[in-house]
Amino acid sequence: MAPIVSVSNLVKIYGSGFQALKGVSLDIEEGEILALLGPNGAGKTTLISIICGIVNPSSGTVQVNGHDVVKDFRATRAIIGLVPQELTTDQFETVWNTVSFSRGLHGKKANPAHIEKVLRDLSLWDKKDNMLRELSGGMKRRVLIAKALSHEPRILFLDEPTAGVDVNLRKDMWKVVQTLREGGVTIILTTHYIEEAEEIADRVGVINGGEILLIEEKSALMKTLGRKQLRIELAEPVTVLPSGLEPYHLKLEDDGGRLIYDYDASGGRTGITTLLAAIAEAGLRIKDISTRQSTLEDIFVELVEKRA
Ligand SMILES: Nc1ncnc2c1ncn2[C@@H]1O[C@H](COP(=O)(O)OP(=O)(O)OP(=O)(O)O)[C@@H](O)[C@H]1O
Repeated sequence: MAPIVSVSNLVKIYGSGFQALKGVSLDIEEGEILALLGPNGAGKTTLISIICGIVNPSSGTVQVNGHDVVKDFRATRAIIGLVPQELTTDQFETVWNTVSFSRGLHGKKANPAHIEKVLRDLSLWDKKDNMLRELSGGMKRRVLIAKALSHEPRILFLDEPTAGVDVNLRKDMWKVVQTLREGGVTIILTTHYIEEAEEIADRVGVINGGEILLIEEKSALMKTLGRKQLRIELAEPVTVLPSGLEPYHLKLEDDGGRLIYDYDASGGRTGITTLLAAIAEAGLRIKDISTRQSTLEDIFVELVEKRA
């Protein structure tokens, strides 16, 4: 199946001469949830803005559903919903009008039943006649989402959707995302919250300094880069490791009170049994043992720091 979004060799140099994207290529499959992770200034918003046709690329191409985003702007924009970081619409307009108008802007016929459903799903129904300026920050974020969904997009971009929002909104948002996904909508979100990506994404892309460092199925990523750690607390601290423990490449922590052993949990042989025997042989007494699974956050930090 052809990808619904195909980005090829995208370069963006802003007027200031700053190169925000340095040749980004990526394909997005219909129906997937892709999380783009990256530190501030990585180029995430620039990438999304180009795909949505808001910013022009310096070179490279983007196809959405087989159409070029620059040449066929109307066709591509019609099937995209974008939830930007900030609200820029008229503060004196009502919620209902803002969301309905947004549908019209995308060339769709009025459909009050759909607008009502979107507002109800986002707990905005009782605010439909309020002006935007009367809403709290969280409610305004809900309006942004409602606007993006007003024209029933096939692809939804969420730019930092949960930055600074409360738990209720976050929950509502993920409920909406799950429902959309069940309806076949492709979802791309940028986030700083790695746990979020870990929870809901099918694929994770890491972007830094205008380059995609990695893009992979989340489960494969966790498997290939995910490591487990055995943490062994000793009854009495040691200053140097006994020579019998050298083959295990242990790290000493906590002033010699803790041994750290990194191992691959996906392999059949972890080496734990022989390590424990070697520790006993060396005459060390164990006080406690625990394991720790590396998280997507560890993987992310390692990747970004390696390139820094
Ligand atoms: N209009 C512009 N003119 C010049 N430089 C810009 C412009 N817009 C963005 N940049 C720069 O391009 C880089 C990438 O910005 P972008 O907003 O795409 O990053 P981001 O990954 O979305 O970051 P954040 O997580 O902070 O939103 C930044 O260094 C930013 O300062």
